Amino acid sequence: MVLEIKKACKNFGGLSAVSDVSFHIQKGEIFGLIGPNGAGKTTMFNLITSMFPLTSGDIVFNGENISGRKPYQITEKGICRTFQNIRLFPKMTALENVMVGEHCRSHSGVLKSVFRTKSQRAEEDRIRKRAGELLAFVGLGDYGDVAAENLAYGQQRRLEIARAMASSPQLLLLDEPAAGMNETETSDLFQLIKKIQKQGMTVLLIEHDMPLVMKLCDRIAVLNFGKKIAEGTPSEIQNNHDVIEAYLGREEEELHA
Ligand SMILES: Nc1ncnc2c1ncn2[C@@H]1O[C@H](COP(=O)(O)OP(=O)(O)OP(=O)(O)O)[C@@H](O)[C@H]1O
Repeated sequence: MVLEIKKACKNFGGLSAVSDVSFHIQKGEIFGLIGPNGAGKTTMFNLITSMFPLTSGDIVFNGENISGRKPYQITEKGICRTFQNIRLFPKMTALENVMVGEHCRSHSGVLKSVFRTKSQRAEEDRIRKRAGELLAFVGLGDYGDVAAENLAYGQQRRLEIARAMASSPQLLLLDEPAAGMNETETSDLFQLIKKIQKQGMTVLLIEHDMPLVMKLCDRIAVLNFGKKIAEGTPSEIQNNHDVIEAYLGREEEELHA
């Protein structure tokens, strides 16, 4: 078991954004977290990455309780994420953006950086090489020297994934990776996430694109008003009465697209 969410609760003042949510993710799974707007999905990501403290409950990663750790410690343990809105460094090149993502695996201290020791140069070369490999992996091998802001939208989203992968996480959290993508970009994204899974990484994703979720995920949990209302395989979820109710009047047709 890679990740176990145990009775997670998060209150913002009087609002219960996540309420008594439990689920677990097996190694190598693509796990989808879905639900209508405001259901608590992003809050769940923020709890897993310790951007917010839990009100109560526990989060266990590889058998270790990681509740209450600092966000950088969560990254070091092997969990990395992308964000709903693109958060690249726009003026930096694609390669540099990925290199930044590797910093937490870097061993160079300040003194070594100032004097540019041999070991520091070797480490920089290693980071640059791996960043290049990651760009190629996400299909941006020819774009290393291009400023992030000059990449097409779908390319920027893939660059974000490359940057999140740069710290070699075991668990990759993707927050609405297909948001704003056209059909071709979404289909490329599907292939990319499958390729990531083949590499042995576990993926947890929030996504509103139902056809993509149903095609891509091994299992899905559904949140509504902060509570988990269902969990299962895509076909179980599509036929779950509570899920259909939750989506009624919004995206019911999409659920069966
Ligand atoms: N920092 C915060 N302070 C106060 N309330 C918050 C905060 N973050 C989220 N919320 C509230 O918690 C609830 C859940 O929000 P959250 O963003 O987790 O939902 P979501 O499922 O990700 O929605 P969407 O699909 O629209 O992104 C919402 O009512 C939201 O307004």
